[in-house]
Amino acid sequence: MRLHRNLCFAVIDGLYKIFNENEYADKVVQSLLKRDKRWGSRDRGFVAETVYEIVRYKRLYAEIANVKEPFDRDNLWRLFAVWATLKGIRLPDWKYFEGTPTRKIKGRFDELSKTRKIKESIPDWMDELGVSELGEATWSKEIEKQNEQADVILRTNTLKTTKKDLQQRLASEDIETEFLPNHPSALRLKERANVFRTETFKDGWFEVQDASSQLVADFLDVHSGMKVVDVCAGAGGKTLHLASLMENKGQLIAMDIYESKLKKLKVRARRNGVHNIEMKAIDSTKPIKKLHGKADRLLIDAPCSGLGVLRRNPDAKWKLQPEFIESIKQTQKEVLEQYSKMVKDGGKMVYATCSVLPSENEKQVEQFLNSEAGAPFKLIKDKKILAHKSGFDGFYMALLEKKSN
Ligand SMILES: C[S@@+](CC[C@H](N)C(=O)[O-])C[C@H]1O[C@@H](n2cnc3c(N)ncnc32)[C@H](O)[C@@H]1O
Repeated sequence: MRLHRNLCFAVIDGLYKIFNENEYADKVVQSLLKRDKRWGSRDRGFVAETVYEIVRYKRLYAEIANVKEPFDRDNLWRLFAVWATLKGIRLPDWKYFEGTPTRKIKGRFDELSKTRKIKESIPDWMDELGVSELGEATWSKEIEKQNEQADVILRTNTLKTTKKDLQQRLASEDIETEFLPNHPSALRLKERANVFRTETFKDGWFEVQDASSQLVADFLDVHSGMKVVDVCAGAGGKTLHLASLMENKGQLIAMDIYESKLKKLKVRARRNGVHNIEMKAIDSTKPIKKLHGKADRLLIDAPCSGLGVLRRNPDAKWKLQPEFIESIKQTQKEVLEQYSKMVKDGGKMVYATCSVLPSENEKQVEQFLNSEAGAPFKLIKDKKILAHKSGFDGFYMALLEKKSN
């Protein structure tokens, strides 16, 4: 592979913003990709993937390059040189690479790779937490998998098309896909591509949604005509799925504490041809109390550490703090206790997270069932998805039923 100067500069600029200005990697990459209209898909792929890879392996590369934060631009070029050397890419004779000790880099890599937290590039506290929650063997495999690039998975919008027709139409736009066993609406891209540019996307035939995430709406067992509340709806990935499972019939109430997120859902719902969603921002306890005892189904897609989706958000490794995880667990406890009151007798609810930590998942459910608010509920089933076992995002979902009086 030959390195192109303007693409490498884009990578360095992106890393500077992510590491030194605390910007989110996905936002930085999005804006980098708009920098030069002449870039083809390969150039764009190089910029995006290289930025993500260096963010992913920041700790390992920094130790090999012997540089410390905050990184100046020379430091970032040294990280880049480590990345390129380990990839077997020949370094051009640019001044940034002068004196790069190629052999030493490989030796340091072999040495440092013996220590998991450095090899997998995670903070000490995260490694300790992972081991204490999942045990050495499982954590080692999980965190290794979480460093791989995630596949692009689509969810067919069954309100508009079928999986087969979607596959054919995408093929006509040069995007080849395959079906995934046990994921009824999912298609996996055979090669990465910017699917958002396709006419198929603009017509609302699919959404991009990981295969594990697609199991959550199915888990809730919704039917046409029901009253369903999605109380942590965000921009509505799962709300849209629920709407298509309900065939646009019944009442679907999407709630979140951020109105800005619900506004995004509005745009997506229009594109998806969904018209049974009502959006309500949670600005007090009132909108929740009004729904006490009314919902046939409730989805609590709870805010969480996101430790199951590090493949998609590698910068979360550096942005997450242990104090945040502790406080989010308290929020999970509160949302379970408060929002579960919306479920009617005989109704069902799903509690889900994109975390692999038992303390955010099954332990949270156990604690809820032992609380006063949880007493009327029983656990029907739960599912723990680890990335290294499934090949998809780490997720947890529990289906609970409120006993009839
Ligand atoms: C995991 S995300 C939801 C993702 C979304 N369901 C989807 O499928 O795209 C969790 C959401 O919970 C929201 N949230 C955080 N605290 C909340 C609270 N106390 N009540 C309701 N929503 C909350 C966040 O704004 C965020 O959108």
